[in-house]
Amino acid sequence: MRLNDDNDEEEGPKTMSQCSIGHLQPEKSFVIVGYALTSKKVESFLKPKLEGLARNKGILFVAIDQNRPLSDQGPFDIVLHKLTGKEWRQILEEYRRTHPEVTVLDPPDAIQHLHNRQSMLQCVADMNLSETYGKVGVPRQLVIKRDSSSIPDAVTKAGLILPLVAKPLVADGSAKSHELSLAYDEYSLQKLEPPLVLQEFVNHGGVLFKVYIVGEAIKVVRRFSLPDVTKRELSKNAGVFRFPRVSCAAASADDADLDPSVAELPPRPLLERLAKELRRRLGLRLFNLDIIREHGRRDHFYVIDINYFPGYGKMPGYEHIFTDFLLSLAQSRYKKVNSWKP
Ligand SMILES: Nc1ncnc2c1ncn2[C@@H]1O[C@H](COP(=O)(O)OP(=O)(O)OP(=O)(O)O)[C@@H](O)[C@H]1O
Ligand SMILES: O=P(O)(O)O[C@H]1[C@H](OP(=O)(O)O)[C@@H](OP(=O)(O)O)[C@@H](O)[C@@H](O)[C@@H]1OP(=O)(O)O
Ligand SMILES: [Mg+2]
Ligand SMILES: [Mg+2]
Repeated sequence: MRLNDDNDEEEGPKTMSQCSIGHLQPEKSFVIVGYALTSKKVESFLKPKLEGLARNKGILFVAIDQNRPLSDQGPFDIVLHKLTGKEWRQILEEYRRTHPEVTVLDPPDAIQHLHNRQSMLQCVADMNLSETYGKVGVPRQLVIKRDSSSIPDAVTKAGLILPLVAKPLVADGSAKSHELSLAYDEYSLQKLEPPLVLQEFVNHGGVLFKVYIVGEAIKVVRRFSLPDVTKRELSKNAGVFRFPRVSCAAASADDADLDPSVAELPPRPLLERLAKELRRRLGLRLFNLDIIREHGRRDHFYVIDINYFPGYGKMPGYEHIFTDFLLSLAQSRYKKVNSWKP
């Protein structure tokens, strides 16, 4: 491993087929990052600019071959991954046990915590973050495990206020896990398919904040979101409206001409507190939060979604932030190893 030489120049990256690990002797001079990602993710994240910048900073990305034992590959300093399935989780857990010198981003069981929309937001609810800069909570929600006919009753008992957003309980990255609906009346709730989470819809002026976290770094962007639902609309409409993947289809709202009270970003100190707490409680370093501000209440925020290893490719300047993060990991690992030496 070679430490950061701060050479930021971007040049065309070499792919692994152009430069074999053996030829470069990377275990001596490079931070080797093994990655196990879907082809979609490789395309959106591992762009030439990132690979080029990384290479100039002494970082080499190497694809993990899922058909070969992980221990036979590398050696890696860091393993980056976002794949699903129990088998893969077990492989990673075993690898973490047998290779404590490798930083696996992030631990599979911590990621698993985000694959359920109830446990996902539990940390935020437990934190009950309320301070000078504002209050952060989660919308009131109810989990329905089975029996759709019981939903109207359960909603009344829980005192949830319509409209409600219905989200599949499982958030495992599958297309189905992103199929959401907006329910305007209690009766129609029976049409929904459990297991799901019913969450109060919070009017927020049609704009949400995506808060990207990469280790200690935080970056916020604005995205268009679902528009507010007025009382009049609520009284006029009935039924369940399915909506496709709004958050990914939604355009950036960073350059839009928005009402300043809607556009104003959440206060930095609040986000720093929140990110720090969540990093600790979730045990994760790579994630993002979808945050909304209750319309008309400047300092009332709600976290509505947390995603592991999100679309960093859409985060401005992610190449620099990510490579700096990888170097900081390698450096702290290097210091630790050397402090053990007599
Ligand atoms: N409680 C809520 N109040 C208001 N709008 C909401 C609420 N929950 C979700 N939304 C809207 O629905 C969108 C999708 O919800 P959510 O982010 O939970 O789904 P997701 O499929 O996990 O999204 P992602 O693609 O970010 O993983 C949000 O981006 C937001 O526009
Ligand atoms: O790649 P994309 O840009 O679409 O990233 C999206 C990412 O998809 P990918 O991990 O398959 O790439 C999603 O992951 P899954 O929930 O489906 O696991 C989720 O994290 C979204 O929130 C990301 O969008 P963002 O929040 O950053 O806008
Ligand atoms: Mg979301
Ligand atoms: Mg999500």
